[in-house]
Amino acid sequence: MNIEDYMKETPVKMKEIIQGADELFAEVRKEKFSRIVVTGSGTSYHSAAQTKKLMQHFLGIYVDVFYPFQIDKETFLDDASKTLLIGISQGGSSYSTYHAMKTGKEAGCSIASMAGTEGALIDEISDYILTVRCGEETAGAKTKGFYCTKLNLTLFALQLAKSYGRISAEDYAAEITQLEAYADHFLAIYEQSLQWVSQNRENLAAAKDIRVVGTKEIYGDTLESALKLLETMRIPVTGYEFEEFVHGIYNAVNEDSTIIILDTGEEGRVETLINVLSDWTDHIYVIGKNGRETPKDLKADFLNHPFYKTYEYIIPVQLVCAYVPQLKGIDPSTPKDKDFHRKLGSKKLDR
Ligand SMILES: N[C@@H]1[C@@H](O)[C@H](O)[C@@H](COP(=O)(O)O)O[C@@H]1O
Repeated sequence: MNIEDYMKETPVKMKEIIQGADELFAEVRKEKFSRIVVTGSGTSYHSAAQTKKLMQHFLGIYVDVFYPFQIDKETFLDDASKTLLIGISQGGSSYSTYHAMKTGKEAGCSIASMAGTEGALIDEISDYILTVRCGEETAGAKTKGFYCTKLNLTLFALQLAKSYGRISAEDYAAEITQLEAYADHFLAIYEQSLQWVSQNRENLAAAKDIRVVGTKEIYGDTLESALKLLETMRIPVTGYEFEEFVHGIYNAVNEDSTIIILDTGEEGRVETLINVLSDWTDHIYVIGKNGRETPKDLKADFLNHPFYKTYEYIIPVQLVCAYVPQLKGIDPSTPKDKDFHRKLGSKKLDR
């Protein structure tokens, strides 16, 4: 299956994951934690970075998100017995995540795993196995798993918040209704995005380097957009929060630069930024509700929920990854080197 096939499966998987939440989190929600630490690499890290604020909001406790390399004994200076460390690895076999989880265990944390498959390496050291039931995703560049992992973290937070008495059963049901609305709306944004991609395919395929600029509420999605574009287009791509982009990055913009702005409507200076950057490059694309009257901009019917907009703004970017690399002779669903993780010893592989 290709990237687009997995994307189309996403809303159905989201609904299934929502339905399974009561059972999946039955044990972990009985425990009272005072701190949550989440770790993972690549897309798994971005899922956590994107969901951190939501988790902290509903749980009312500190939620820290670290890359595995950032976790050591000093991450747990205080008594860690009420800390839950959640390790995320969609393939379930990243040694970096596994070792960070081990460090947490030795420091006295409770450990939970969120892998995309049952019986994963990271499940071996976990007190709570919170599998992300997104189903198989063999494409190297993951899309479905990104949405489903964010959803799993969201449901984890909502389930614990309900159990801690921070939200009522009605509040929980209201959040679920919103999440389901996003699953229902997914394919509509998908179709609008597809049209935008086909209008811009050739120009995007000619991009030499790309900067993705997003606002703070979708910073995880901004980083993920950059990673996904880089993995599939195989050119230099970086992602920045709007303010951070303004602080220096613009210096490197020239006639070869492609800029993709994710405009959620939260930042008032998007138009000014476009005007200023237009002096240096013609390749500016805006994804949002209020784009310009140009085929370069995608004006889609985004729902713009404060937390759940994370299920919509990245859809067009992932579709660029699904449909543009072919014009450069790249199959985006197949990694450049299928043997890379074996060579680097970074994942536990079956063979
Ligand atoms: N190219 C992939 C990334 O897309 C992925 O996000 C990361 C983590 O993988 P996992 O979530 O299975 O630990 O590993 C890779 O190398």
